[in-house]
Amino acid sequence: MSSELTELGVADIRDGVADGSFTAREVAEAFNAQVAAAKDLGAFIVETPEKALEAAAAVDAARANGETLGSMAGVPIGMKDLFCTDGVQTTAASHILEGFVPQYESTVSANLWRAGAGMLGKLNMDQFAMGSSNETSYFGPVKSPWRKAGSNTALTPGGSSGGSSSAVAARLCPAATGTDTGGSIRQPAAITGTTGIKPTYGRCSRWGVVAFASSLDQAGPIARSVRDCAIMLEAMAGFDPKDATSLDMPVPQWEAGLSADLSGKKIGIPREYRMDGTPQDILDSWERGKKWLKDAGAEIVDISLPHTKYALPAYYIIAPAEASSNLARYDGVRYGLRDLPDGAGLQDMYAATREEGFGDEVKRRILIGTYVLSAGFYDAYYNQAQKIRTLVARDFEQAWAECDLILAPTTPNAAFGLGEMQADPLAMYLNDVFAVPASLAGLPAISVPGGLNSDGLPLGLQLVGKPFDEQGVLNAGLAIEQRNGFTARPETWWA
Ligand SMILES: NC(=O)C[C@H](N)C(=O)O
Repeated sequence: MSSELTELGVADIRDGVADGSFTAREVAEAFNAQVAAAKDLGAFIVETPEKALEAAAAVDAARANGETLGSMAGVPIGMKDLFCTDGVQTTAASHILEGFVPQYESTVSANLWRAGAGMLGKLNMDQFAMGSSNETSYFGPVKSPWRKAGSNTALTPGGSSGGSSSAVAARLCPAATGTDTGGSIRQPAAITGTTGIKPTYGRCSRWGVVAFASSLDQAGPIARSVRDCAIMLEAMAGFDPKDATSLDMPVPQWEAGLSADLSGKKIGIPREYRMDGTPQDILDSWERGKKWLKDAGAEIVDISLPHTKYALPAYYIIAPAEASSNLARYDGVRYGLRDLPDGAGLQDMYAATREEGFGDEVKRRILIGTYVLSAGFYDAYYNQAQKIRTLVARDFEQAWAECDLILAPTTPNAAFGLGEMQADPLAMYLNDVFAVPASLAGLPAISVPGGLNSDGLPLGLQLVGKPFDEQGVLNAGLAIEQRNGFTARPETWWA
């Protein structure tokens, strides 16, 4: 029974616990065992089996008392290590926050515990969410459970939510939290054959989430189905007065609103996303996506998003600029690491702590961000990038006159080997070329499996929606999921 339980998704577990097919404790035990046996993947920084059992015991007791159960009752999840968790180390996969134990809970994680979810552990990620391969983590890279057919080479699970995507794809948890600043939920979901949604900016509170680029950071779920994402996002989202950019709007009932009938919907295909050098496999999967959406009743229309090619360069000015400001708080005084050389003054302590505490990619972004915000260069870089951001957002606004949703590949490539792109940061940044425009515009976007490439590796299809139209995005994702019938899974080699 226990190994069968780890095959179940969020909805299955919630329903099975509610109708007494199994107990929340049995589920937690089964997933705890999977996590403990999968150290080779490097998906978890900290395991918290006792937390999962504690939450399960509360759910089983509530059921025994005839109480109404929450929407995630009995579902054990993985928590990206960017979310502050009361009493449990939170590091953002950095050395500088090693040993930092928050005395408070992020709003999103608190919402999930209130809905009855339990925590299996804190998931590995790219350091401060900077990266697309999970190689910038201070705690070592995460491996994807997937491998190319006939090869033993370790592949990336994507990033920055790579612990989340790897753990969900490997059945170490039915679902996990992620965060997406410029693709960090969608890109890892795409290349691990999982489903991930970034909601409209402001849907999920950023309170208690370690900040990277505050005008872009959004939380969302990674799971193995659209329905599971709908359930979990519903639990995570909601107005929070503690986050000044939180949306003061009711959270729709996304699960109840699921429908794969797309009659009357127009799906835009942006011509600027046909970039030179995009592999044929990716283009083929995009074609399949169009066909599935058409079969579901939608009309396919060509659209133009003319400023697409400026989005990635603008992101790599805006995100580092915000990061350089946000990460100024790590000074050795208030959090985590402190490096105080003998006889050193305050400035020496700042320098030594930051030199030792931040990884190379984080330093690169702090340097870029500081440069583009400096007096002589602010107008030339930061201001220009902000103007481009407005133009990218306007492209989408104009597109909504012609379509309801936009379909594109999630990534320009499938999973690559660990180490393969590390020496070339620009090549690494290109992983998010299709994901970043929706981030700059604050739009909801989902990645759903789009089939396998010729190496047997998963590819993702992305749907971008109008502001607040998570329902439209989920429904189109469901239409693809139903027609795709994606059942491929990695062979277990790690346990
Ligand atoms: N954080 C993200 O959304 C991922 C993006 N690859 C970045 O490094 O900024």
